[in-house]
Amino acid sequence: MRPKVYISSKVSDEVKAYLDQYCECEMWQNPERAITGQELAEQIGDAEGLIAAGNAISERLLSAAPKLRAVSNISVGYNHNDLDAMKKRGIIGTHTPYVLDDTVADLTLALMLAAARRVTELHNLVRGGGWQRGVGEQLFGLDVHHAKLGIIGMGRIGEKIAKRAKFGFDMEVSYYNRSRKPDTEERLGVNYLPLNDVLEQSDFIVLMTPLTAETKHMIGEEQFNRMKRSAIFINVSRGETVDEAALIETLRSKRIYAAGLDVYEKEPVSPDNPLLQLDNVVTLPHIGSATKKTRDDMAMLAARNLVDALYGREPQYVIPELKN
Ligand SMILES: NC(=O)C1=CN([C@@H]2O[C@H](COP(=O)(O)OP(=O)(O)OC[C@H]3O[C@@H](n4cnc5c(N)ncnc54)[C@H](O)[C@@H]3O)[C@@H](O)[C@H]2O)C=CC1
Ligand SMILES: O=C(O)C(=O)CO
Repeated sequence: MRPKVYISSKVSDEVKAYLDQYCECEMWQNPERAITGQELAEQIGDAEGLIAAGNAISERLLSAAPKLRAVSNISVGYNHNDLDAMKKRGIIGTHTPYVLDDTVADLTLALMLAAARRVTELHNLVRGGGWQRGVGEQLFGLDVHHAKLGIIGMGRIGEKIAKRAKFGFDMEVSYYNRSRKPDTEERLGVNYLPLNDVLEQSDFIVLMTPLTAETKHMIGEEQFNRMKRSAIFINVSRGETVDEAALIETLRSKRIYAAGLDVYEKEPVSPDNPLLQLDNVVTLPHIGSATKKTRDDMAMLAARNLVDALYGREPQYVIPELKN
């Protein structure tokens, strides 16, 4: 009998057709909104496999899915997976690295450019008729080209950002990482610096680590106070890597120049979040990997990972902490 699979968000016809060859599939059908944790727990039933689109894989969900053998995340990040609970039940967990790197790096550059050149602020000014009053020096921005970029977390995506910055914008790129990367330093001409030096010396600081116990609130008041007053802070990693209250205060008091954000401590961001009231912030709704092609590629990779797991083959991208 073919294994039952639950797909928690709508995937392309091609991905669905691939899964249908090997599995009995049921898919969340409402394209208007994401499935809630409660709904997923109610619907997962006796599925042996789950294609998960950012859903919390919690003890509660797993206890509602007694037959579950494999969880395949359509994401590279897996901080929303309770790895201990998965290990305890012997559940195979997979993710989707590499296929999204260029897309996420492009978006990071978009945030750097938008924050430095005040793109959304000026867009709103034009739309609001403010151009009639002229565009004075107080609305001029900062240069991206030839500036100093510091990347915290020089992994797959960090490298792609470094490459764009170095070769596209003539930036001087430094990085801080858990371990040094001599190959990357040589290949891309980037310099390793201790974290405090990255914070103190960079014009742009990009945070690109995964969310772990170690990186939670890695950037807070102390770290913001080390940054230049002209610094631009970009977060495309996970919201909880930053102490958001400290970030709000830093931006409110203009302790740094601006921020560009794709991720937040609580998503979706509430309309009351003070970040949405500040001119020196560019906000995006966690869309780092969200082009049609990249999301389709991620879903296809997740589908292949799941089928391999359910048919007893080693999936290409098992979550490192769950590898035997
Ligand atoms: N906004 C979005 O849509 C997206 C966000 N992401 C986030 O970006 C993260 C990074 O993705 P990849 O580059 O593929 O991961 P990766 O694992 O290739 O790179 C992460 C780097 O951070 C370093 N790192 C880990 N802990 C650290 C610490 N405590 N201090 C310093 N460095 C540390 C690692 O050594 C590694 O070099 C994902 O885990 C995810 O949370 C990824 C894709 C899209
Ligand atoms: O892949 C991830 O980790 C994301 O955040 C969305 O692409």
